[in-house]
Amino acid sequence: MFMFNRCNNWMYAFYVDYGFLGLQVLAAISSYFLLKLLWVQRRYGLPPGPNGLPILGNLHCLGKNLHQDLCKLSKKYGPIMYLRIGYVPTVVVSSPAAAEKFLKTHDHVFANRPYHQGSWYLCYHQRNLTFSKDNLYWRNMRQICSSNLFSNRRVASFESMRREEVRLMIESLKRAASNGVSVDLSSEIRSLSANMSCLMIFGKKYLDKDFEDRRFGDVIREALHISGHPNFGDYFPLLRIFDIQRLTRRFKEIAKNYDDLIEKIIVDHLDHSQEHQETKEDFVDILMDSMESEEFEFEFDRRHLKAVLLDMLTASMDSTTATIEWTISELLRHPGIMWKLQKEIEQRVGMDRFVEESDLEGLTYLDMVMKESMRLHPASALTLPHVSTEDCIVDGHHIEKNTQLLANIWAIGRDPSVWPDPESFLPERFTGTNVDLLGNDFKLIPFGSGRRSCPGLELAVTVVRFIVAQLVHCFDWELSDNIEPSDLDMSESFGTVTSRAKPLEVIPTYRLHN
Ligand code: HEM
Repeated sequence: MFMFNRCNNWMYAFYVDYGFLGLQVLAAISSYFLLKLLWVQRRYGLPPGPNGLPILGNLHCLGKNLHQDLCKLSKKYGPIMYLRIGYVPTVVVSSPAAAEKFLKTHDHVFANRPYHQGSWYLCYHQRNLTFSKDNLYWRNMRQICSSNLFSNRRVASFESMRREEVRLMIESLKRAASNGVSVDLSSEIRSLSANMSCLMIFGKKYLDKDFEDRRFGDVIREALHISGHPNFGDYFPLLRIFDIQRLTRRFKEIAKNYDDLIEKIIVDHLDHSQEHQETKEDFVDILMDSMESEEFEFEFDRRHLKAVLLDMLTASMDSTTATIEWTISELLRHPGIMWKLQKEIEQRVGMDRFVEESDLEGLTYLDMVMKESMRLHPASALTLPHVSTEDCIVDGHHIEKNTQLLANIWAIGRDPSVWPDPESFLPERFTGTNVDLLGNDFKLIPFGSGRRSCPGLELAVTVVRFIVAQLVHCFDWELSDNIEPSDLDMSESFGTVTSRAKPLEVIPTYRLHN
């Protein structure tokens, strides 16, 4: 009451001094600030979403497993949801139909990437493919990578390297099997994947003496870890100068270390270029050839080369590791499915030799197992952030320029309106369907879809199918510590790659005749 009277008196005095127009202006200004204060900031036509707090926006609704929290919110606010993460207006899509509208119908508007502090420092001012803006450079570099690095011919050219590396892992597991000891399968798969990626990209193993002495493994591990770390600087631009998480300093240090190492690798390649052509070409050779040989209408120099090489490494290592780990975990939890898959491979390969990549063609049950595993456990639970280049209307909602878009791949794979019994692992659900992994059917998009979809899909699918087939064919598996299959902990650890929160500890038994 007291407030009301004071307020009325104050308004009366203002009316006497400035008249009715002044009162109207005052009312307009106060309403503006009041609306801002209450965060009823939502312009008419924006998608529904939770109200946010001043400054933080909706950060308080989000925990460490962002994909799960966004999925829960989407159950309340719908498959096209608007929220603000710090200062970043964000639209999250969580159903196949919604994803199709943004990643297909309006793909051209959402093909851009936002500023990303990690990529800014580590990847030569976002000169990588992953976080490059939608510009002439990105379009051409994608084309160069697709035709030179990820073509079927190129993927096949690394087959013997993959065979050799997988055999080394099988040998190591076989030794553990003969001693009857438990192994950390997560770590075995991680090393294998790191070695394969490094051999393909740089022509050296992850732990080569050369690399090890020069702390290459550490630099890559740190780059991977820190680039996936949630960074307030990406959501509160004003905080960047204070560097409260001390990330900027780390970014700069890692960038410097990476630059020293990659320069050495490039110089090595230049010194041995003749030798390399006679042996196997790696990604450094291929991209250097492209850089030197062609007259481009866009900038393509050493900074772009070094940024794209780091990109390839970070994009490939953890994503393939996580996918293999999740698949083996699901097979361990479902011994009947494991048995059925072993029988399919046995029928094709027998028990006297290892699986070859050429055997994979026609292993239809393996295909179904992989799809089902990537439906429930997409390595990228959310797409990387896209950003709109102009205002647009999607499904009747007004989306402003510079709005961030995240597609919740994890939620789409568990959407009960398109997947009956979505939480169960049932590879047979794919029998007789033509749902593939290519991003044509928005029910299943572990590699994204549209212009920003994963260019490494063919390579990734080849690698994960080959390794899963080999592990399943060569060994029977048992969980360590007498854990029952149904009790296996399947907790997730969200990041750029969403992997198992706990390593997979298992006891292998070798099952081939020789
Ligand atoms: C199972 C393994 C993999 C999965 C699940 C996966 C998934 C994805 C996803 C979801 C995206 C983001 C799509 C978007 O933002 O809309 C992406 C982007 C990308 N991936 Fe993969 N990926 C895998 C392996 C690889 C491999 C092996 C490479 C290369 C060696 C690679 C290179 C890239 C690159 C360069 C981009 C950025 C593309 C761009 O922005 O233009 N990925 N991937």
